[in-house]
Amino acid sequence: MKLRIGLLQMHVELGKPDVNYAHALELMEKAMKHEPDILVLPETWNVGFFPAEHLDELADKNGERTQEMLSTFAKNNNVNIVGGTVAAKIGNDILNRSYVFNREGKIAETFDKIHGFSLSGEPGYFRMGDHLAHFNLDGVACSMAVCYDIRFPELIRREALMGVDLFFVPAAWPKIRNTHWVRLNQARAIENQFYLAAVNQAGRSGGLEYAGNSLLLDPWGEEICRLEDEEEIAFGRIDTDVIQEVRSQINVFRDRRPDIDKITAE
Ligand SMILES: NC(=O)CCC(=O)C(=O)O
Repeated sequence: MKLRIGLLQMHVELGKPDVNYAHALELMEKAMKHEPDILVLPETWNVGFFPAEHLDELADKNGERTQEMLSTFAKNNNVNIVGGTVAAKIGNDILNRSYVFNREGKIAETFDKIHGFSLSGEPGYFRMGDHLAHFNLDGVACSMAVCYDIRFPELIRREALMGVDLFFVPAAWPKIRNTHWVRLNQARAIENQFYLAAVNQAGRSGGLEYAGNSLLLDPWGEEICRLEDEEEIAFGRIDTDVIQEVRSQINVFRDRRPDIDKITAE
């Protein structure tokens, strides 16, 4: 299967959902001129990462606004959307939540960021997720993690073991740790031998400079495309036959030792 992926590296205004919903729509419309099969947005694109004091009032109630916008766009434009994440208020909790829609505008996955970024106080404001992501877009097995989650290879490996060909990483990753951002994404792609589409915020938001550097990596960890640090859209093509070629050369999924958990130092 060959698919064209659009990485929407967006500048997000902290605490201004009306501006951000309109802007995301504008970028999605612009991207459609390039006939993508999948569009990918960054982390917390509705409110920024994150307006702590006003989060409760700004978070999308039941994720309704986000779902309505993404579902309608997906259906009207016949495109899959990995909707980055939004701050969504579900009951009394705020979640850092991703909604994924297929070409029919039907929900393909709902995934909540698993690891709270304690340096920014995230666990004090968000309820973190407790299930893995596994979904299918145009017949391709997909999974995802959100930003800080990529520092936890044990999470990504568990998802990869479900059988994943294409992995998504929406993020709001600051420029100051850009080296970590690029290398961690490369490592996750190399060790799990899947395509990886990582989409970051760009520009200055709430006093922080975001790294951009959104990337599409192949199962060798090579760059298919990579953006710089400004708001921009990039497109890259994946071909799932390449995954089988890579895994037939170095087959880590066959050669791994699941019994490693039981081996001790004694
Ligand atoms: N939004 C985030 O999770 C930020 C993560 C980050 O900056 C880091 O892991 O470093």
